[in-house]
Amino acid sequence: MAHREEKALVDLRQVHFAYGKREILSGIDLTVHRGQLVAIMGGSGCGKTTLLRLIGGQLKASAGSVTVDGQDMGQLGTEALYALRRRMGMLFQFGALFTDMSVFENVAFPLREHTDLPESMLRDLVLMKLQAVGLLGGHALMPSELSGGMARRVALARAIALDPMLIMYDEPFAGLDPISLGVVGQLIRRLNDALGAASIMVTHDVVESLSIVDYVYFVSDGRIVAKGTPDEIRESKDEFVHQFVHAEPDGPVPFHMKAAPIGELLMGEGGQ
Ligand SMILES: Nc1ncnc2c1ncn2[C@@H]1O[C@H](COP(=O)(O)OP(=O)(O)OP(=O)(O)O)[C@@H](O)[C@H]1O
Repeated sequence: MAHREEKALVDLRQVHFAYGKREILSGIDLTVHRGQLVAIMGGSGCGKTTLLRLIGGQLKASAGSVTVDGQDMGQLGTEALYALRRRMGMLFQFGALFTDMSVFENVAFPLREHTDLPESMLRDLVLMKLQAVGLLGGHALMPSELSGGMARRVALARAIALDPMLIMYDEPFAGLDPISLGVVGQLIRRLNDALGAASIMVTHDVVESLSIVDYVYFVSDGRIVAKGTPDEIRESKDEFVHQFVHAEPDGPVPFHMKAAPIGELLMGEGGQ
């Protein structure tokens, strides 16, 4: 593929990160090219959101490098960092809307914050974004009047308001019914392609993701334990991947949290 020859838009090399003394990421290598939609999957608490925050520049790696559009996130001054972050769209977990603002104002918010566009141009841009997510007709509604799926689509429109080069989604499917989930998945793909952007999506939804993404990274114990195209992932014999793809409750990701054998604990409690 031609884009493999290009410089990556996002490039993580041997990234380490710790909250205090607790190491969360222990040498992550991850690459995203322009045009790609990439999923990051892994067990709960394995550091997926932390990875997005490192790429977004909200956190700094303790070792290794995070490069976005050729710029080393660890070396940027505050202004350069803000300038770069303006070119990233983010949809955080549950993508909460401002409840006291209309749909229109929610999407207009980043444009009002970051640009001095005249009102007429701002209006056109907001309406175009709402059209892109199929909610032009809902521009005057308040968030409380929206279904969960519609609210997520408004959050998508808001995330792309500034035409980002990179869009990051943290569990974009959480809490959605199967139909809305499919709609949001297709939108994520279409918006990425229409903007000529790259997108990174943290998700637990293997089935939906494999139908829309170009590449998947699996994270466990702070490392990338598997990666591949959807076809490679579906055919993978890797135990970890198998557990995820087939939604098996136990496997390399254990059902039980580490503990002493229950016999010992019960005996202790019983005081025998
Ligand atoms: N600000 C923080 N301070 C200390 N520890 C944190 C902080 N934020 C997250 N953690 C811990 O770091 C680990 C990784 O968190 P992170 O949110 O990146 O995981 P995740 O893979 O996105 O999880 P989930 O899928 O459950 O959302 C977790 O164990 C979490 O408890």
